[in-house]
Amino acid sequence: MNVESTTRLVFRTHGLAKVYRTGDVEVNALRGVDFEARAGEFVVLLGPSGSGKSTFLNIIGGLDRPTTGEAWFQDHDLAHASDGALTAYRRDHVGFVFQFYNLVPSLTARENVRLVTEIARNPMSAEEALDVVGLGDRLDHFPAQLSGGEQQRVAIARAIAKRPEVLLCDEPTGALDSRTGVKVLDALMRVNETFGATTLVITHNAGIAAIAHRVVRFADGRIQAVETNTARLRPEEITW
Ligand SMILES: Nc1ncnc2c1ncn2[C@@H]1O[C@H](COP(=O)(O)OP(=O)(O)OP(=O)(O)O)[C@@H](O)[C@H]1O
Repeated sequence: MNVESTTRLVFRTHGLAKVYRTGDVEVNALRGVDFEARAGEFVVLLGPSGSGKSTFLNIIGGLDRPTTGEAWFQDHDLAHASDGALTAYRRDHVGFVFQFYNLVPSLTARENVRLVTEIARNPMSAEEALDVVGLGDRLDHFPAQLSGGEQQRVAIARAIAKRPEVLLCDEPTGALDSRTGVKVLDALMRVNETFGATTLVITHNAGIAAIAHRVVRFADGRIQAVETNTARLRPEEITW
């Protein structure tokens, strides 16, 4: 997909700063982040440990608030929203994928996804969501009967089943070997291409940057560089 600069803005942050205070200690996790993402973009966020990537993702995902600065999802002001408004924002618009899958062990893949489809406003079926991530033949397996990569793909199916406009992924392949990780990245790319969900992926693996439309490098609480990939690679073509 070619994401034109005329495409609608989904995220916009300006001067985003976050200070964590623990006792007398202050940590400047973000020091003024200006960022934009457009509908359908696939963005990879790179940067050393502690550079602020997760803090940034948590703020634009409505899990945390900035200390100062602006954070917008479309016309939702995330920096000043009430707790209730942030909860509604997350429920209605955001799919999250984390390093650890957080599946319910006593439920099958299908039932884990149904936890979301039963409360969402316009969900796809659990079967469709699992099919998109290549698990149409594992519907009735329990998490313990699935590999790590398959469990992560169930987590992705659960995240996309409500048709979120944005998919925010924090180290989705962090616990996986590269062969398994490729399948997870394939699933994320397929979701991005099929549903047009704006997708942000935090990773420590610089090789993964090659599958993105755009690569954003964090350093010391700031965006240090932004690069656009003119030619993107498929996950099968990268190494890490
Ligand atoms: N809840 C918190 N309380 C205090 N300090 C925090 C908290 N969350 C993050 N920090 C600090 O803020 C800084 C940025 O952390 P953040 O998790 O955003 O970095 P990161 O780039 O995602 O790192 P990693 O790649 O290791 O996950 C770090 O110095 C971290 O210790």
